[in-house]
Amino acid sequence: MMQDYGKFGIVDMDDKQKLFRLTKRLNADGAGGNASGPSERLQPASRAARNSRHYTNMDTITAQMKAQMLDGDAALLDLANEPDEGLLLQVDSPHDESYSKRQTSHRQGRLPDEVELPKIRVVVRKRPLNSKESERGEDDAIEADMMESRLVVHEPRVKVDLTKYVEHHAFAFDDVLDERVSNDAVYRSTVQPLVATIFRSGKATCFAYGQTGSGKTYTMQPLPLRAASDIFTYLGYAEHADLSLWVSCFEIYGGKLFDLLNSRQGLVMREDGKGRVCIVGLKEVEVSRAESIRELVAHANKARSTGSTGVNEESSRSHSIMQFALKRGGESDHPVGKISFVDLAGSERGADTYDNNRQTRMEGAQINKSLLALKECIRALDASAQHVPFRGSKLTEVLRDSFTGDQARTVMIANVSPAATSCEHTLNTLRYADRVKELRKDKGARFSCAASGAPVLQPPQNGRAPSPVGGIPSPRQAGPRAPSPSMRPRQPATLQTTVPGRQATPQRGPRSGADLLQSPAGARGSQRPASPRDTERGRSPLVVRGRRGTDDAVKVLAAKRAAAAAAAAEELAAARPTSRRAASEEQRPQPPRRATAADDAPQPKPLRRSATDDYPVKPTQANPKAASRRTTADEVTTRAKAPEADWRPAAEAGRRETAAEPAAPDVAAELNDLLFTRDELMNRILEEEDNLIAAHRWQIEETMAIVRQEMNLLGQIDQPGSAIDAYIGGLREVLDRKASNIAQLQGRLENFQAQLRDEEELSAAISAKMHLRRGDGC
Ligand SMILES: Nc1ncnc2c1ncn2[C@@H]1O[C@H](COP(=O)(O)OP(=O)(O)OP(=O)(O)O)[C@@H](O)[C@H]1O
Repeated sequence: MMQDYGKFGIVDMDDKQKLFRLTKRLNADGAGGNASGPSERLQPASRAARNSRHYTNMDTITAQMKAQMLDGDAALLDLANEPDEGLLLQVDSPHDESYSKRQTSHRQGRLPDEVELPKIRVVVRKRPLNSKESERGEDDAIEADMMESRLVVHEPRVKVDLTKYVEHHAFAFDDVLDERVSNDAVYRSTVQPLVATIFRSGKATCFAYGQTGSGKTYTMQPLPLRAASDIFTYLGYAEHADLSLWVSCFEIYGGKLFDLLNSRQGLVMREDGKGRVCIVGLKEVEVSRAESIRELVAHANKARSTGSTGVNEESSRSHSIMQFALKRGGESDHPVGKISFVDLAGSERGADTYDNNRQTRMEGAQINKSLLALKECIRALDASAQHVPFRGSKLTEVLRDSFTGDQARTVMIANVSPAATSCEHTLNTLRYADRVKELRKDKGARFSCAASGAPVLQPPQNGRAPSPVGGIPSPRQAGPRAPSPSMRPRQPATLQTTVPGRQATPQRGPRSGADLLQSPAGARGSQRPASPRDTERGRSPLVVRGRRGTDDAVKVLAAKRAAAAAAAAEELAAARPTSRRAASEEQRPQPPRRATAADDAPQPKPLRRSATDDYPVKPTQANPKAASRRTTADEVTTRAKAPEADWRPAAEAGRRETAAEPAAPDVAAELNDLLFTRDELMNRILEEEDNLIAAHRWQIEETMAIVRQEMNLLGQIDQPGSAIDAYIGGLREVLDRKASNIAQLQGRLENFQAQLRDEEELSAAISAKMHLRRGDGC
């Protein structure tokens, strides 16, 4: 049997001599070496030794082999010293087949055969400990099993009585790449399978997610270069002679778009008449060789890292997006296919919502919002949902076509740092990645992780993951779903963690802010059985919600807001146009409205501040529907759907504290209420900020129209025999119009400022409560 082994060529599997030479060469190349030292190198062994090695070191060997295979090397090793009697150990690489198919199609000058790719793949990449971490003597807390695509995080914890212990968290993903895997191999495992799809009208997207310093940029930067090399190969085929490649690169920082190939110029996003997203003014560069891409990537990186303040850490607060568009005609043509490389902002940046600086808090809230919206959109894509909540953030809006249509394919690379001190962020990253594909788990096997850290597989129950403790199925487990096609047959698993001395608790994915506000002891002690209402609302039965004692600050702010709203309404009523102004309404440019198929102009939303539009209040027993006051569909999807069970990056990163003393339950509950209210308010502020800016833009256009109207009036009155009455009427109308516009913009501005002040007060109250909760008495 002949087998293609990448750079080692075609090997006759029966040619033992050649296989033996190949094995030696692999060892000589260091490909069979082990990071843990030369004694672990894969040396030809005696028959007796072979058997023991075979069994004791199988995991190491197979992981090494997988690393080799991903690097395009041979997929077999001979562990015997006598070739004729040698034990031939061969592991099929998921990439072998596609590799040889690609080679064949390339020789024939055509795209590889179409294969069905899953809509979403989640791959985890673990980086090595860096020199600083090693110098500090940090432990590597992550055990990555590449063969099984699983990983276990060993999290150091401290009990209330200060005893140390380790908690083990097991996860399974589509692929797990450990610290030995090269960038080339990452490309082969993630983006390469997607490249051909963009020649078939596909929209491919690759995200790098993770905390700052986890390796997102290290992973993401080489991917466009490698993809470009494959794209140019395909562009060389006769059938693609009419296609060309256009590159653009921009970043989203603080909810605004900046062109990274054009001196960080501000950009505006619009929808065209067909509901397609256009980024007005975005520079697109046609490229015809891979080297140009290298230059563009370097240019974009420079622009990103030396942004407006020149502070390098800005890069971790922005999402950068590089897009390759295949076009049939010129720049203005709609792309035939597109691939986007998205280097996301540091996931822990969401915790900046606790910063003292308002600007930083708003940036943190933007990041939080966009990462939540992204997760929801990917989940909707994976579930082939009718409604994709892409309006949840700028990020998801600009990537709209990545989430819609049959041809959308996404790969998310979750980057993790191995350092034990980064465990909390690592777990947040893995939970986020886990949630992205959670819906698939309905059919999965389940494995629990014993204290030793060794995962133990448990059989699936009737093809469904078992229920959480209490026997109440989580809403996501309630109904079986058809499994999406996967790149290789593997059952994703639902996980459970067991630690000695504690009841097993289901790893139900990311914890909510409410969970995190409980001290470990407090949270576990107060678990309650789920009520049917919990299940209805999509609330996890284990979530503990603090309902007692809504903080006074919330009530005071709500009352203040209602009063201010009434005053604002009165002001606006006073500034209401006269009937004459209303009569001429149709002749003027109308205030911008939300873009529709028929109208792609920007449009501020109407002022929300009204007596009936109070801050949303968390649902209570007395008022279970309180949260439904939130208005937009996207808000409901991204925030309110299951606020308790949802994962919130800020909540994870900022609220979890390793306080030795359990917090007083009232403080935790009150803090929870405050956080909820503040999160909702922050969402409105972000929305209102966009509306205010859009209203200001509209106001400028309106002012120009008024100036033109005034010039006409003056032109007419200068004519001999002109009627003074018409002039007076016209002038009055112009003045009314000006006054009304100014009053409207002022009202919006005041509303916005009032919201900012409210947020400031809430943040101060939250900060005080957090200190109280930590027991520092401040
Ligand atoms: N797999 C890896 N192998 C070797 N070094 C790595 C790896 N991943 C990351 N690094 C190194 O770790 C450091 C941080 O990586 P990187 O800048 O990519 O992080 P990041 O997640 O993009 O951070 P930020 O969010 O701040 O942009 C860099 O010095 C990088 O070279």
